[in-house]
Amino acid sequence: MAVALRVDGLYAGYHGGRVLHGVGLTVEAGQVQALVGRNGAGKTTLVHAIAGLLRPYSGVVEIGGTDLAGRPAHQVARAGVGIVPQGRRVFPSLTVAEHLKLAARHQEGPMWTIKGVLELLPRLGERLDHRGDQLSGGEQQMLAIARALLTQPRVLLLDEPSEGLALDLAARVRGLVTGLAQAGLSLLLVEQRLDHAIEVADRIAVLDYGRVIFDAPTAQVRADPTTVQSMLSIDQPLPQGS
Ligand SMILES: Nc1ncnc2c1ncn2[C@@H]1O[C@H](COP(=O)(O)OP(=O)(O)OP(=O)(O)O)[C@@H](O)[C@H]1O
Repeated sequence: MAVALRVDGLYAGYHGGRVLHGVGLTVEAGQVQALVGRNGAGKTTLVHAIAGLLRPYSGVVEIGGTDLAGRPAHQVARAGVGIVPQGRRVFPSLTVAEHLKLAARHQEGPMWTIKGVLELLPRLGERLDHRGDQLSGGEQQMLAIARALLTQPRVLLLDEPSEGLALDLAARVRGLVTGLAQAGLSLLLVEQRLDHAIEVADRIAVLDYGRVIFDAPTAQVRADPTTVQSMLSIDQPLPQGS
């Protein structure tokens, strides 16, 4: 199977201190790779280091065979990496329409058009004139996803997209993730809840103290969720049916 994103031996952190200690991770084309881990394990740091928002100390971040480690964020984005950041980062004073136009402005021959993302996320179409600060959490999340799609990614990094959402909205986000993978997008999904990761991911990796300590097909985790649960060492809801 083709590899969309390959991270290898990645070291990164802040002010010379290390948070990531030689992380290796692969996202296969058209697959959902989930990343779970305790608070502070380094998940957001990894997402930022991949996206070029944080310059890694060393290691490989390969997209479609090209090593982009250390390149600035706009170059990584142009190479096909989209990011839905933790906390959504929607501009409070810009309308939905303005967000979408801004995201779409640099792309040529797009896979995703504004019309296309509005068909996927019709709720946004009803909110085009609403400002960021007038949107619900779920609508902001949809906008963050729409904005990322308009950068024409081949790999989409989603950092806890369900955080703070009601259960039904979180379920809708998971449905969206599954649909995007089926449409051929490759996704790295940082997810708080193991049961939700099991529902949507093809593989699940665990990051702990900046190291990948587990990485296996979801079927294996579904058959024995307690192994991963113990790595997270907090009470996680069991997936339904297990
Ligand atoms: N800008 C920063 N400057 C210095 N240290 C940081 C910065 N951002 C994160 N850290 C530290 O890096 C470590 C990893 O944080 P990170 O946000 O990557 O973890 P996380 O796994 O995403 O956690 P969470 O699940 O809480 O979002 C933590 O110790 C955190 O305090």
